[in-house]
Amino acid sequence: MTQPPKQVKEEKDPALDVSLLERSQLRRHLRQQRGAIEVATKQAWDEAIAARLRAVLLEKRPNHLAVYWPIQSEPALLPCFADLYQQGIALALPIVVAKGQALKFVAWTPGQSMENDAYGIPMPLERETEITPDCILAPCVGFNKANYRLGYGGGFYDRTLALHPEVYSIGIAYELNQSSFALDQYDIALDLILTEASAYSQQDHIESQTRPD
Ligand SMILES: Nc1nc2c(c(=O)[nH]1)N(C=O)[C@@H](CNc1ccc(C(=O)N[C@@H](CCC(=O)O)C(=O)O)cc1)CN2
Ligand SMILES: Nc1ncnc2c1ncn2[C@@H]1O[C@H](COP(=O)(O)OP(=O)(O)OP(=O)(O)O)[C@@H](O)[C@H]1O
Repeated sequence: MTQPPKQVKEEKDPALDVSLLERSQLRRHLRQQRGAIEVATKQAWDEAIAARLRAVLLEKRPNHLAVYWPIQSEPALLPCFADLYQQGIALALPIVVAKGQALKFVAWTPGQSMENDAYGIPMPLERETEITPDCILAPCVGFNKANYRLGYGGGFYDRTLALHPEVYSIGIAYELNQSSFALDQYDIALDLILTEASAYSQQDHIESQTRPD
């Protein structure tokens, strides 16, 4: 007897139901998908994210904005960061202190001399000035409809946000990184997630949950 085809909702590859994957498999899948974006498409998406981010931050005007140096086909926003710096927003980059610890942040001026950390991520050569950011950009491997984030699995951003609950957190992702996954007890929802197509606000989510209709 022939089986009817398995129904897989909103999934491009019918052999793979993302909602059933473990977090580690899901990370691999999402990283692969992100790595397969065509160069010209990625550039256009990065520009769209940059435009959204610029508008949000010039309105919000954080005192110290923690950015990131793009790795592994994360949205590449270095020109946007340089522009924000020109507009008077002080920047910082994350530093991995050790596995199992929160990130620390050091002041960063675009164009400053850099060296690679243990993961091969560029960090400022001069790391004397430690910063406590009031706004943190967190690149996402995945994110879900309630603004929870999936990263590379080190727990670095979750530990950092747990330590600084007052910080305004902005996830940066592509639409194709939206997914569903089981939450970990330490996962912290981000205040805002920006993609090339949308801005997802945690506040909207809370309000829509509490609205009577
Ligand atoms: N651009 C960027 N910078 C960042 C982060 C990030 O997510 N993106 N981080 C966010 O936390 C911290 C670095 N954390 C990272 C943790 C793991 C891997 C990584 O590629 N791990 C390998 C395994 C390496 C190993 O086990 O030794 C992998 O997953 O394949 C990269 C960055 C701080 N800086
Ligand atoms: N505040 C915390 N205290 C203790 N353990 C934590 C904390 N936050 C995360 N962890 C643990 O760290 C591990 C990795 O967490 P998780 O899977 O959320 O990483 P991630 O968000 O994908 O990674 P990253 O933020 O580094 O990109 C998990 O075992 C998680 O329980």
